[in-house]
Amino acid sequence: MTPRRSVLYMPGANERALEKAKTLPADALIFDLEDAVSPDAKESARERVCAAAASGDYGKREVAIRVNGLDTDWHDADLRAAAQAGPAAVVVPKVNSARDVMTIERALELNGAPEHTMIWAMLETPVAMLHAEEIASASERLTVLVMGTNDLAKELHAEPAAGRAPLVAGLSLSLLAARAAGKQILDGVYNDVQNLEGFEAEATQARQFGFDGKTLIHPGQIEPCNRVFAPSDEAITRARKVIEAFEKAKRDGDAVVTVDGRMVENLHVAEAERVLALAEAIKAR
Ligand SMILES: CC(C)(COP(=O)(O)OP(=O)(O)OC[C@H]1O[C@@H](n2cnc3c(N)ncnc32)[C@H](O)[C@@H]1OP(=O)(O)O)[C@@H](O)C(=O)NCCC(=O)NCCSC(=O)C[C@H](O)C(=O)O
Ligand SMILES: [Mg+2]
Repeated sequence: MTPRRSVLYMPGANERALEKAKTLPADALIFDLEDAVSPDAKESARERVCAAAASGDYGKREVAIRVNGLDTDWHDADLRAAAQAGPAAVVVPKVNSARDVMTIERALELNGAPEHTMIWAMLETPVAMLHAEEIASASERLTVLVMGTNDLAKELHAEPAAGRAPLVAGLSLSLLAARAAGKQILDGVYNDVQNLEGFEAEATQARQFGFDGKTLIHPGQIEPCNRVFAPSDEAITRARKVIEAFEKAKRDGDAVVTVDGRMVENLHVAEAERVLALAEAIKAR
C-alpha cells in the first residue's frame, strides 16, 4: 500500500519550487509541464523537470511528471523525455478513452520507460466521466486516477456551490471506476490557497467519499491534507478492537459480534485491516 495522501503540483518552469519540494512533507510530487507552464517555456521546463526527476534528490517522495495532453504539439516530446527520465509515474491530462491509455502505454514502451514508471490518468472532461470504467481498467500500468476538477467544472459550465454539488456525479463515477478496477484515486485541487479552513473541509469531504488523497497546489496545504487522509488515533484504536473482537467471536463459533454497540462482520474486519495497513505504511515513510 503506497500512501498518496498529499500530491503536490509544481510548475516545471519554477526552479525554486522544484528545489523547495526536496524538503516538503508531501507523499508525492507532480512536476508540471501542462497548464502551469507557458508555451514559450515548455522546452526548457521539460529539460529541467526531467533532470530533477532523474536526480534521485527527492527522497521517499514519489515523483511524477505531468506531460502535455495527447492532442498537443508537445505531447510526443514530453512523453519521450519523461520515459527516459523514468519517474514513478507519467501523469497524462484529459484522458478520454481506453484507447488513449493504450496509446500512452505503447509510447512508454517504445521510448524505453523503465517498468517502474506507471501511468496516472487525469479524468477532467464529461466524456472521461462517462468512460471512467474503461479508462480505469485499460492497463495494468495505469495505477492512479487523478481528478481534474477545474477543467471538469469549466466543461460542465458549473459554478462553485456548497459541497461541490455540480461535480458530485463525476467524482462518484470516477471513484466507482477506480475501485471496480482496484486503482487508487486522487481528488482535484483547491484553488483558494489562503483559505485553509475551506481546504480542510473539501479534503474531509474527499476522504469521506473514499479518495486516497488530494492533489495540491501550495505547500501550506500539505500538512492538513496528510492529517485528513491518515487514519486518526481513534480509527486505529477502533480497527484493533474490531479485529480482536472478531477473532474472539470466531473462536466462540460466531460470525457476527458487536463492538461499542455496533455490528461487526468479516467485511468490517477487512476494512479494519486496510486502516491498520495504511497507518503502518504512513509510519514507515
Ligand atoms: C498558487 C501559486 C501561484 C502561489 O504562489 P505564491 O504566491 O508565490 O506562493 P507563496 O508566496 O505563498 O509561496 C511560498 C513558498 O512556497 C513555494 N511554493 C509555492 N507553491 C509551491 C508549489 N506548488 N510547490 C513547491 N513550492 C511552492 C514558493 O516558491 C515560496 O517559496 P520560498 O520563496 O522559498 O518561501 C503557487 O503556489 C503555484 O504555482 N502553485 C502550483 C500551480 C500549479 O502547478 N498548477 C497546475 C496544477 S493544478 C491543475 O492543473 C488543475 C487540474 O488540471 C484541473 O483541471 O483541475
Ligand atoms: Mg486540468
